Amino acid sequence: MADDPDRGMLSWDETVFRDEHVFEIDYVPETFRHRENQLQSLQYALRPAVRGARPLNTMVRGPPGTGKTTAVQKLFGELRSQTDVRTVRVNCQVDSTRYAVFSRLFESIFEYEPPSSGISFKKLFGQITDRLVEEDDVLVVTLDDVNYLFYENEASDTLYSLLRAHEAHSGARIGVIIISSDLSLDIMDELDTRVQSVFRPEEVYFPVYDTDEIVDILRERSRIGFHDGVIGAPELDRVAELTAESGDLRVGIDLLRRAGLNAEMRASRTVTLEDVEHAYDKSKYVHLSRSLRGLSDSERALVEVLADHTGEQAGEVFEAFHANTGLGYTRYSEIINKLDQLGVIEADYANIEGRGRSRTLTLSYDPDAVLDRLN
Ligand SMILES: Nc1ncnc2c1ncn2[C@@H]1O[C@H](COP(=O)(O)OP(=O)(O)OP(=O)(O)O)[C@@H](O)[C@H]1O
Repeated sequence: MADDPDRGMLSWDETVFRDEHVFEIDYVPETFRHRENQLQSLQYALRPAVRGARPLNTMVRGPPGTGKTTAVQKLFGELRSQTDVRTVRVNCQVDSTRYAVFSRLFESIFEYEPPSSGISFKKLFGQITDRLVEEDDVLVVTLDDVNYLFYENEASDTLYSLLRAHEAHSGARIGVIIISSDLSLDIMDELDTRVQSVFRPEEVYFPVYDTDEIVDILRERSRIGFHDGVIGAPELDRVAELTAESGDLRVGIDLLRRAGLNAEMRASRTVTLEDVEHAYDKSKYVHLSRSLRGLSDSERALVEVLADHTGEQAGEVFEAFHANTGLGYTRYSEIINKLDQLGVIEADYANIEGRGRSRTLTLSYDPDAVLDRLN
């Protein structure tokens, strides 16, 4: 069917996409290449669970968008379909306290939510471990984006409870995989000594993909997501090049989708370099969008204030923040630290004449782009 230049749009049943869903965030790819070593290490750690023993605890680290979550999801999928091992993945960006993490485990094991009227943590914990013992089940828990538990000061308590489950309830077998993409966070160092003494995880590192690997992965994604001939080699190379700038594969996947939508907007069935460049104006912010999504109201309020006060000193920013929210300096400092760790802002010490050293707070992104995504 030819493009219809008069209409300026593809008709409803014409599309560049064979399956648009493969460009969405929650899609688990069929083919998962270039992570053989990491998969092997994870498999080694999980293997005892298949034999009914406690698996080795594992710490997975690497920059954003390097396949950490996908690797674990793939192995968990295999365990679920081929063995009796119970697996639960908790997204700590959403469930960022010990209680919330255990509520999620409860929900997964009992297939209904724990009573919302609030039962004590001890009771919640006891019910989970009792059930595991009763059913003779091994449980593997993935704490994905575990860095959020650290930002909320909940990491040590959460891990301690999970790691000591077999002592609190004899016969309970739980293994833990933690995943962090915050490379500036020294996980072992930040844990309480009581946790350090029982937590000796296997370590698995996910480096960024190089450009060839990115091309290879995105070519496969395009093959199943687009109709034949929609995207050519030069366009794909450009997508890979732009993706390699951050190393986050999500940028590339988002770019493919948006470039496809741009082609459709032009009533064309092929993606051009312009479609890609134009898409990048939005796709380069996927990481920002993701960071902002997990923020609480007061954290968002501070980001909003900073959009107007970027580059100013911490004291001045506080005045505006306090005027908007009524919150005090302690909470303010905590939020600054979290936003700094997330890479949303940069907090730098500078020498200010006559006032000694003071912190200046700068948004890491264009303020308009931040406001757009915040609203
Ligand atoms: N080797 C690969 N093959 C195919 N797709 C991949 C591969 N690695 C990553 N992806 C895709 O890239 C996206 C990001 O991957 P994933 O969520 O696993 O990264 P991550 O390292 O867990 O990121 P974060 O630390 O930010 O949570 C996903 O959509 C995933 O499908």
